[in-house]
Amino acid sequence: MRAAEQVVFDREPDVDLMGRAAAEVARVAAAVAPEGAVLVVVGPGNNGGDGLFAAALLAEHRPVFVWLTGGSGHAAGREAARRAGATEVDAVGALQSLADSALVIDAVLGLGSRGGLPLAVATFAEACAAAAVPVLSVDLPSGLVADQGLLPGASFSAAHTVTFAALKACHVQEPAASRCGRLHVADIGVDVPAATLRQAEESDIARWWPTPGATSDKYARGVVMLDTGSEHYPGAALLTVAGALNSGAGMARYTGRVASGLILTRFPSTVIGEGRAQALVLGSGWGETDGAEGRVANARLHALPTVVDADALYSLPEERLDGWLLTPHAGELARLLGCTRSHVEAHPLSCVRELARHSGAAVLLKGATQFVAEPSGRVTLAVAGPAWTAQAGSGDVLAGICGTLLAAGLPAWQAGVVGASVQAIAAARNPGPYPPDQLAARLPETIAALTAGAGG
Ligand SMILES: NC(=O)C1=CN([C@@H]2O[C@H](COP(=O)(O)OP(=O)(O)OC[C@H]3O[C@@H](n4cnc5c(N)ncnc54)[C@H](O)[C@@H]3O)[C@@H](O)[C@H]2O)[C@@H](O)CC1
Ligand SMILES: [K+]
Repeated sequence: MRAAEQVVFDREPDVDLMGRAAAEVARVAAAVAPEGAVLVVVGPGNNGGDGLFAAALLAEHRPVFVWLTGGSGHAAGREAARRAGATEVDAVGALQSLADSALVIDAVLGLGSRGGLPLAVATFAEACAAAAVPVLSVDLPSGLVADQGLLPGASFSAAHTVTFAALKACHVQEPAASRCGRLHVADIGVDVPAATLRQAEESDIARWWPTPGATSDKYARGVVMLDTGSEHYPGAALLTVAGALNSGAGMARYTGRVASGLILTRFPSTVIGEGRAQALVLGSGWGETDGAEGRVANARLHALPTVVDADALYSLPEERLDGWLLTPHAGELARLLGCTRSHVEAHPLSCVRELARHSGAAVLLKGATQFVAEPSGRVTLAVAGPAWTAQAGSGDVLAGICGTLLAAGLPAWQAGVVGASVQAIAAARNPGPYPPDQLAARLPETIAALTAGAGG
């Protein structure tokens, strides 16, 4: 963000980015709390400056109180707020006026935050939560650190967060993300580089879903060929086929080592054995079977977009895997990168980017927050869902869904985002502890409802 802002300042030295940021904050404040007093809590830096200029705009129309938590704040902002009629209060005054406030604007710390809050501010943040007064945070809930998902100490819990130009890691990575409330990404004329972070929304998934056209046949829909499951994990084969068929594969071919009778009893439309296909799924439920390398190399010969899951991830060919989708969870990603699981959990963005850049494949990192990185560095977050899907077998279903989407022609990153999102959406629409096969059975109705309004 700082580099992107510098580009704007170099091009246009007099640009008033703070004025634009403050105007966006004031606009959202007016939308979420149209009347009543506003209490603006101000820190020592430019985040406080945004808050003070927003206070000045709001004070034209309604009572505004300003608490300078460090005793001072952005000088020009302070002058503007004063002139517009805002009233300065101290820590005691801030706590007293809380009960009569319709909204608190948290402009204590932003990009410059080292994490945590000074004691008086931490106490105030708790009081906001106890009094159930909604908090609108400027850029990020103060106390968080912009490029981290961890909670370094006390922080505000926002109902709304207005951030600028692009999402930051703290907005999307748990547990920090849950402190941000509803996110508003304001355009203040700062262009962020392409290697950025985006959050997919339900409407994107509906739009990107490969709904069959009037003339589509099973080959146009996409044939997915699955080498999944093993003697030890026969269920994984069934779950991947369930994912593939319930998300609309034109045909599922099964080439793995699980008895065909078992597959056909559950999924009679499955075709057993190799044949024409548009995408492959490998690895789910292989366990530590011998011959993984050979099977992955064999898949490579098909020259098809491939989903690589679970144990197949450890037998990746050395060459660039353009068009492939790797689907590790944190533990698998850690093993692939030679680091610890806790390192991946603390730095998911850089880790998922590293594997994508290094392999040439798109990488879907599964977990509470699901990230899809492209080799370019761009990361797209899947739509979030309830934690009910954190269950053995969900990943197998997901691999099957992603195989169907690759076979339908979606690029690997998009197949990862759409697959992970549709599973989350299905779980959100069917709350409760559904086992993964039963949730897979709910995919058709979820997809039908999702795409109904999307114009086919
Ligand atoms: N750079 C720009 O051009 C723009 C910046 N904007 C705003 O400016 C913010 C960044 O401003 P700053 O760089 O001044 O940084 P901040 O306003 O986040 O705060 C920096 C100050 O807080 C202190 N601090 C950090 N962590 C602390 C802690 N835990 N406890 C107590 N004090 C702590 C630092 O020592 C420093 O004095 C952005 O978040 C955004 O709100 C916007 O106005 C848009 C344009
Ligand atoms: K803030």
